[in-house]
This record gives sequence, structure tokens and C-alpha cells, in this order.
Amino acid sequence: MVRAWYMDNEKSDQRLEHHRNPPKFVSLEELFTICGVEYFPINVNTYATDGVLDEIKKKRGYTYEDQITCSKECLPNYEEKLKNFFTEHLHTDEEIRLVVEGSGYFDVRDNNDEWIRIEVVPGDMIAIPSGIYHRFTLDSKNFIKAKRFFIGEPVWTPHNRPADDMECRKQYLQKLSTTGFITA
Ligand SMILES: CSCCC(=O)/C(O)=C/O
Ligand SMILES: [Fe+2]
Repeated sequence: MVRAWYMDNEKSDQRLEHHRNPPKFVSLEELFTICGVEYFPINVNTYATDGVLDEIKKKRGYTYEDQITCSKECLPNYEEKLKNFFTEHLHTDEEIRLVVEGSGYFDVRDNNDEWIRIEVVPGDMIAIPSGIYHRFTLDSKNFIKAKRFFIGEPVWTPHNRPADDMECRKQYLQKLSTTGFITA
């Protein structure tokens, strides 16, 4: 089950939870309405046959799928990749991940530019919208295996902050400031 909370401002080990004192948790509804981040619970034991994941893929047009394992042993250029993942950036497309093993943290900026930390564990599928500033880190267990989805040919390019002039950033802010991400 995904959990999310506002981060403290400590610069210590990025792999720690970094709760505020007192902790300030964020609900799934808030994650969606203030940041546009969507969440789908998936059964990692049955997703190959139960149809839930297939339905999401069909509905959202995810035609590309692969798997990434982040660990010292499995990820080429591990240190450099982890450093890049944790550098604040945005993408021109959604970033969709389904955790099948291990765990980690996606951090996203809220509408006041504060960090919200999203803890992901097996069965958590999240869609991080195009244009939102975010980053990723492993937790202290140093291992995650996740499926990645994409509409069409994947574009993984991160655009590091500042990327405020990018069209996807402007569109994201426009959505937030007008209707938000609330859908009928
Ligand atoms: C658990 S997937 C690794 C992180 C990643 O792919 C990414 O693009 C972070 O922004
Ligand atoms: Fe990213």
C-alpha cells in the first residue's frame, strides 16, 4: 500500500524516510488533486491473469512495457544512474512504474514547491504526470524491481530543473491552476 508524506529539510542520507516532526501524511486523493499523481493497486501474484493491469494499459494506451532492476549488481553504471534519478527533473511524458519487488521513494513537488515523498512497495503502480518536478531514490534496502510503461516509443530523457520554459511544464502548471487534476 502506497504511503506519502511531506519531507523535512534535512540534507542527511537520502535513503532515510525524512518525515517532518510531527509527521504530515498525504492521502492518495491529495496526491492526485494537488500534484496529479495517480495510483493503481495491483496484485503482484495475479496481475498476469486477473485482467486488472491489462485493463489499465488498454484504457490509458500503454503500448510499451519493460522492467528495470535497480541494485548494485543489476544496474549498469549504478552510481551514476542513481545520482541522475535523484537530481530534480521532469519529463515530457508520464512516468509510470509498477513495483514488483523491493521498494523505494519517488519525491514530487507539490503546488507550493514542497517535497512529498511517496513510498512504493510491491503492488504499487503510480503515474507521475508530465511536467512535474520529481526525483527517485532507493531506500536503505537498496533494491527495487519495477515495470515501466509508456505510450508509444519510450522517451526516458530527464530535463533537470530549471525547465520552466518547457511546454509540458507550462501545461502542467496550467492544469494545476485551473481545474486541477480532478476528473468527473
Ligand atoms: C524504480 S524506476 C527508477 C527511477 C526512474 O526510472 C526514473 O525515471 C526516475 O525519475
Ligand atoms: Fe523521472
